[in-house]
Amino acid sequence: MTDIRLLKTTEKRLELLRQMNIHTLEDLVSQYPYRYEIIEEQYPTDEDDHVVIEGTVISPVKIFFKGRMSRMTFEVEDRYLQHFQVTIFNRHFLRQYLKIDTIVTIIGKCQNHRITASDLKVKPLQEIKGIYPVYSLKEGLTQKSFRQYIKKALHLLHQQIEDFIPEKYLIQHHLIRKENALYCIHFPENKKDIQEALKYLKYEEFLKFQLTMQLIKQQRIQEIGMAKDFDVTVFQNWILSLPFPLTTDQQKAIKDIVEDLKSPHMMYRFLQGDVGSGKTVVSLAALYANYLAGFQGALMAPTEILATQHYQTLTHFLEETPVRIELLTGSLSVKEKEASYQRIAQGEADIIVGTHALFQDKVVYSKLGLVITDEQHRFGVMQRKALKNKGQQVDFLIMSATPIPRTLAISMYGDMDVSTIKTMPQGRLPVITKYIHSASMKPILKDLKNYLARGGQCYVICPLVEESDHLEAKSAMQIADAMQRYFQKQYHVGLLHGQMKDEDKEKVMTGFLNNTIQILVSTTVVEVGVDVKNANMMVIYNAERFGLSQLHQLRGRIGRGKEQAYCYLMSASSSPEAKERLQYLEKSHDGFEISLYDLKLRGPGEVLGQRQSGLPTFLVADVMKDFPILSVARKDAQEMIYDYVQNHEYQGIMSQIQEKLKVNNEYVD
Ligand SMILES: Nc1ncnc2c1ncn2[C@@H]1O[C@H](COP(=O)(O)OP(=O)(O)OP(=O)(O)O)[C@@H](O)[C@H]1O
Repeated sequence: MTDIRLLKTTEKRLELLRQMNIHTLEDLVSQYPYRYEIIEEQYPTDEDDHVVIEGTVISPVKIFFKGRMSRMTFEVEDRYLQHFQVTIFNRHFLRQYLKIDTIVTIIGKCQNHRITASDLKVKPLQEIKGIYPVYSLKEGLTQKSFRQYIKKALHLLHQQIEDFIPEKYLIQHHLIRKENALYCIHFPENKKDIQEALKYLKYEEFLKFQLTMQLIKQQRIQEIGMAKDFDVTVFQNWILSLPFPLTTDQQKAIKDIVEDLKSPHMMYRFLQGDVGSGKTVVSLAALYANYLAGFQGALMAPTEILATQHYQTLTHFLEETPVRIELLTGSLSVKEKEASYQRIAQGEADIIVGTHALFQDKVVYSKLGLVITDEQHRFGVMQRKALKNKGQQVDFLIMSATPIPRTLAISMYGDMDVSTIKTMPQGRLPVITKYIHSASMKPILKDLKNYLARGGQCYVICPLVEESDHLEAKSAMQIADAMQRYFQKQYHVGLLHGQMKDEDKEKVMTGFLNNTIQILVSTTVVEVGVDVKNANMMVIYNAERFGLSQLHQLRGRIGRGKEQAYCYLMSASSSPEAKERLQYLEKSHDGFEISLYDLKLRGPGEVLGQRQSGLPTFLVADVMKDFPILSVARKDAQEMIYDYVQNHEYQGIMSQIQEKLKVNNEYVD
């Protein structure tokens, strides 16, 4: 690594570079432009009024001042003898250079031969023509000086930049060399240079990521876990005692998990399935098998409501077994908590269900063997790690209800095994979804009244207010008030929002579950996992504010039994895109398709909660758009891992990755 002081610039500038996390010349040349400014002759077209025109000044310059601001106008003639009136603001200091017959290049917007220039160069186009990289910089650094630093750095590093990508794959994929790729990304001569550079850099980025993931996976496979042995007959009898036959995918997922538990390797499995596809019962089976093998299991949920619900489900399904289930949440009294800690530490609790409370220092497990987290993107990497570290060689299962295509899942979560539940339990009817162009409930009141009269219950989801729980709660309160006034004493309205105390939330949820509350007005607190079979109508306010996967999740709260369910997506937005997205949900009921559509629209960070989940963010590559490159990199990484014992070149690469892993603990859970 080469120190940036070699740039021989001022300490102030070096400090600015350091603030951008640039400490070495290698860091500097890895700072890629986020866009390019292309200067080439351009005349206005029907679609675009952007122009780059060379012309000769043919009139005297006029300047108008308003305070310190100025407006300068003059006329030019281009090489086709057309005349243009040019206006530019705050460049009066250029006046002295703009004599008649001077050749200038004008960049700006043009309408009816009038150009409002954003830039003006007193040079022929030929001299400034080119592609200019634009970087995201700290204040105090200019694009021009930054480009010069990069040029100098590339010069100083000449012939020292090694190809990370092995020779074999450089040839196979027709990739240019790394040094060349860096030159091309920073100083392209044409668009092809940029393409070639990006091809190299994206592939390199994905290859590093895949190698890292697979190396972690390989290390884990080598790590000796606990081979869990249990009585399969007892387990199978329990499965047969369930009130419904399992779907093929549920059976397959349970089989995967049981095999993992029995193997001497640690389980690290990602279980994904559409909303309502029956993941909970699969996690329950895992916990039961783990119990039969003599270990404690922990099931961690993102909210208290959900933890309580899981606790109830577990208690219900394991009623006939001697399993002791413990609910550990933040709202327990100090005394209750102490008693709970004691039972956990002394092995008097077999399955512990809870929220973040599960991994506090005070909680000591007697023999933890399995950790299951629900909705992985709600938990930070550190939290998951803390829980896993509470036992030795703990098996790990992560459940997600934002399903993504298997191929994408495998490539993204390269270090995990993936089980996917696609089939829905028998007899499920798709939720009839209607987009209603309205800001109020009026158009659906009749449907709602009829439905309630038939004995049903309804969710009303309030507008999403980004980053303001307070406003969100306020709007929920107003809607709940209005609904209660409308229905008087006929039906009971419950209110649920994030600012309420946990015990109050629980009271409302229990009321809804027992049908003492018929209308539940709620913010997205109910988004994940809540299961009330008698509630089969949902109204969502300002539906355009939600992501599609999120709406699908919300809609997944209803239609969980055999009854026909209805979801109304209300939106007063006049944006055609909003309408298109909501209409898409009327047609599509497949969580996989919806997440794919959403991923394309909003990117993986938004949909999968990338930052929180600790997934890497890529510098140049895009998981969705560059998926074909990711697939190729994955295949190559597998091949490299397989071959590296005999291959010196690969050994060097692997030790680089291992080194980095040690330093950053990157991607590790
Ligand atoms: N094979 C099955 N046949 C019939 N009903 C089932 C089956 N599996 C699960 N169920 C029921 O379907 C409902 C939804 O299951 P569950 O809560 O496990 O779904 P989920 O995948 O966890 O959904 P979510 O992502 O919404 O939390 C539950 O009431 C559950 O009892």
